[in-house]
Parts: sequence; structure tokens; C-alpha cells
Amino acid sequence: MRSRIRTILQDNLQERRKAFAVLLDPDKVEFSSFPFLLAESVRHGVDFFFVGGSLITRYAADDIIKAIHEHTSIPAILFPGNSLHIEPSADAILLLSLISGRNPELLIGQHVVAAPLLKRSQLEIVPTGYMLVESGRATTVSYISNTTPIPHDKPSVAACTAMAGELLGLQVMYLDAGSGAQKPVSPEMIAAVRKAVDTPIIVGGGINSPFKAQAALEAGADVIVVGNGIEQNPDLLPEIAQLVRAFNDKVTV
Ligand SMILES: CC(C)=CCC/C(C)=C/CC/C(C)=C/CC/C(C)=C/COP(=O)(O)OP(=O)(O)O
Ligand SMILES: O=P(O)(O)OC[C@@H](O)CO
Ligand SMILES: [Mg+2]
Repeated sequence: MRSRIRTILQDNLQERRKAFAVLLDPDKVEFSSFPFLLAESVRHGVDFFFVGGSLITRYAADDIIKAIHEHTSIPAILFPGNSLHIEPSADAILLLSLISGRNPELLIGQHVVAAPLLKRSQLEIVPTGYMLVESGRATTVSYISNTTPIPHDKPSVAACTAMAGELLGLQVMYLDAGSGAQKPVSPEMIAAVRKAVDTPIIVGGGINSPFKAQAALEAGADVIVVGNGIEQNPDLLPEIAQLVRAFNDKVTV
């Protein structure tokens, strides 16, 4: 089984290096300006592209991944909302199990349907404990998943959920306030999960300023994911990339 992405995540964790993932929503990518976004991502050292959405109406992931491969060597990692979102030309897939929820379809159902296709593909599988966190208002993902997110002010619930996910063998934890969240996952919750598990921790949702990115990194996030923030303000990409670089420069001295 391929393990490039899992190895990068594990090595980063050991070396206390942080990473920056840009979320590309197939419904929102502007193909006219996409080569520029890709060039900027290379120039500023983006680590990963996450490609996906809760609800996709324009099935363009294949074209997006083709362009990523043509213009960059940054891994294209699927971040799927359901098994229709599998695109074999990607480098890897976050095989999410929605462990904050109690919807069996998203804990195991979609995975059963997808298993034969995933086995046959060359995709690296990254088994991921996906935790949604309440963030001020309903997000697309909480609505579409039909699950109740973890209360924002209950770090111990998130910690125990992550612990259970780790004990079940999930290799990465993803704390998500939901795309466009009013408030991101709190530093207290990130820190509680950091203490509870030894896996890499991905944090996303509502990170729309370097200040919020810094708070997540300081609390223990290993990868921060930014989508909406960059769609609304492209200058955020270099700003957050610089912040992550500064963090990594500090740990390597
Ligand atoms: C087994 C397979 C292949 C799939 C199942 C995957 C699972 C369990 C998904 C959990 C629930 C879910 C719908 C996740 C989607 C997360 C995602 C890609 C969010 C990106 O943001 P959007 O929710 O699309 O936000 P916008 O409203 O900003 O577009
Ligand atoms: O679009 P934003 O709010 O940056 O969220 C990114 C991602 O974690 C959502 O699933
Ligand atoms: Mg979307």
C-alpha cells in the first residue's frame, strides 16, 4: 500500500514541522485564474491540496487534479463528501470516518460501497477520524452529514472521540469547524486532542486570518486547512504560508 502522505505527516510530527493545505472546492475553482493560484502555491510552499466538497454539482475534480499535476508537484489529496467523489487520478484520499456523528452511513456505510473501487485504485488511503465541531451556525457539512457537531466548548468530548478513533486504528485526526465557519475550532480543543492522541492532527474551518492560523498551530495543529479564506482574499495564501514557514524555521534552529 502506498504511504507517501502518511510518511510525510509522521515525519513532520516527529520533527515538529507544520504543514499548510489549501482546500479546492471543485464547484468554486475558476479555471481562468487557476494556473496563477497553482503558481502561487508552488512559490509559497503549499504542502498539500485537498480537493473536495460536501456537495459537488460540477464534477471537475479530474480536471483540477490534472492541472495540479501539470503545474506542480504538490500532492492532490481527495477530501470526499461521499463515495461519488472518488477520483482515481488523485495522489491520496482522506478516508474519512465521521466519528463525531452517529450516522452509520458516514461511519462505515459509504466505505463499504467504496471499498472495491479504492482497493483497485492506486490511491494512497489515509484513514482519518473526522470530527465536526460546532462553530456558530449550521455549516454545509453538518447539514449534509445530518449529524450533530461536538459542542464548541467541550474539549474533553473531542479528546475522548479522538482517543476512540486512535484506538480503532485511525491514523490521522481532522478537527473541522466546517467550511466558512463563523468561529474556528478553539485552541483549547486542539490542545486537548493533541494531549489525547499521538496521531497527526489536521485543523480546518473558518481559518481566515494569520492570527487564527497561528492560534491553531500554537495549540498543536500539524496541518492547517484554508479554503473560503483564500477564495475571498487570495493574499491570505502567501500570508499563511509565511506564518507556517516561520514556525518551521523556529523549530529547526
Ligand atoms: C467513504 C467515502 C469515499 C466517503 C465518505 C466520506 C465521509 C464519511 C464524509 C463525511 C461528511 C462530509 C459530507 C464531508 C465533506 C467534507 C468537505 C469536503 C467539506 C468541504 O467544505 P464544504 O462543506 O463543501 O463547504 P462549502 O459550503 O464552503 O462549499
Ligand atoms: O473553507 P474553510 O472555512 O477554510 O474550511 C476548510 C475546511 O476545513 C472545511 O472542511
Ligand atoms: Mg463545498
